[in-house]
Amino acid sequence: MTKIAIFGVGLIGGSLALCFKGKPGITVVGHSIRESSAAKYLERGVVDHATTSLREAAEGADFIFLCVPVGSLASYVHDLSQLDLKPGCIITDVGSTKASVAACAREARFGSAVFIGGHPMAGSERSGVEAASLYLFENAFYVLTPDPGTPQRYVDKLTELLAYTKAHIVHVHPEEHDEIVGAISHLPHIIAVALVNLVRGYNQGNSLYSQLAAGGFRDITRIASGDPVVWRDILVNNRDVLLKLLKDWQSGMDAFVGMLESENGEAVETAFEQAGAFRSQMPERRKGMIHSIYECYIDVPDHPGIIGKVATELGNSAINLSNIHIIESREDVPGVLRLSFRKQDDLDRAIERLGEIGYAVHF
Ligand SMILES: NC(=O)c1ccc[n+]([C@@H]2O[C@H](COP(=O)([O-])OP(=O)(O)OC[C@H]3O[C@@H](n4cnc5c(N)ncnc54)[C@H](O)[C@@H]3O)[C@@H](O)[C@H]2O)c1
Ligand SMILES: O=C(O)C(=O)C[C@]1(C(=O)O)C=C[C@@H](O)C=C1
Repeated sequence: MTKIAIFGVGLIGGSLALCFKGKPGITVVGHSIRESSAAKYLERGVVDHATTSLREAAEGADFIFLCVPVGSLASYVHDLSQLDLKPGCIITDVGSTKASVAACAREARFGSAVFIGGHPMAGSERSGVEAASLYLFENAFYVLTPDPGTPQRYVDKLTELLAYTKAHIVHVHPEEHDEIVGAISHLPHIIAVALVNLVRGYNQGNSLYSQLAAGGFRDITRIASGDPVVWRDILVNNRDVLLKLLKDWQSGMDAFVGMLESENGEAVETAFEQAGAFRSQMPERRKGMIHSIYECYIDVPDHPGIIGKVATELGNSAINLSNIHIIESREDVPGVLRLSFRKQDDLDRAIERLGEIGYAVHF
């Protein structure tokens, strides 16, 4: 039996547990510091066993996944180094920053166990085991940050196990990881929170702000609902990178101030053109549970029952729809429905079928 111990069975730990549980020869043990959480892991069927004992979870494990907030990783690395781990055990983490945990693991003595840092580039603004999903990592990138001295066979063994997540494994140096992920994940979270709090302030004087907030505001601020402790730990941990990025961000904002002060419409237009061109050539490979799965959009007349009609049509063709969302619905314009699917094949067949029956499909 391959024993996988998961410390912190929340959104990420729970999603990993779901990927591994029930696979041939695998048993998954979940660890929580709280009795009630351990009981919940079992109740929800996410793990085979659950315990509050670090020793019980770790001993005899072939793989240990640390899925707790970044600020708690160092103490787990230390505590694990005090145990008699199974020879050849692979310890990995899923923390959103990689340099500090790599440094800390380099200092620790794990006997013949090894540490390989990891970070799945998938997630959501939701948290806890309730938000875990078997599909979370499918098609996403999963970063590994092995030390140059780590024997390849361990990296291969972890990579082989992670195949159950259906993610694409990439190797990145820990410091490089923190710089890049600072820009494409941590900074956007700061911007989203600052923007929501700005509007929250305005809204105290006039509740029309929140009432009128539509798709644009929601799209750019979804991530502001992330778990406060998880994000506190990430931002504090990646402080140096973020301070530099925030300076660059401020320069970008100053540039917009300059464009507007000088009424330089041409510069504004260029900024949108450049951003749009860059964004459209980015690989659309993101995966999530509700968002950015495999999506297409269809123009629909704004009349009652249209959602049911489209859903029935897809159902009749055995096409699995995972989400349906009205983006615009006013009397004088056609509405747009966003249709999400979990598989490329479902999306392809939906595009074909909806096109056949006369819908304008965009993807
Ligand atoms: N949320 C995301 O989108 C995302 C994506 C990739 C990686 N990560 C990383 O994954 C890790 C877990 O994040 P999550 O989103 O699954 O959070 P979560 O809140 O859903 O899960 C965290 C788990 O850790 C436990 N926990 C919290 N504080 C703890 C402590 N002090 N000691 C022991 N256990 C504790 C919680 O009970 C929970 O089981 C973090 O390191 C985060 O940086 C998050
Ligand atoms: O999709 C989201 O909601 C996320 O916040 C996921 C996200 C990201 O910023 O892209 C968040 C943290 C991670 O460590 C990796 C992915």
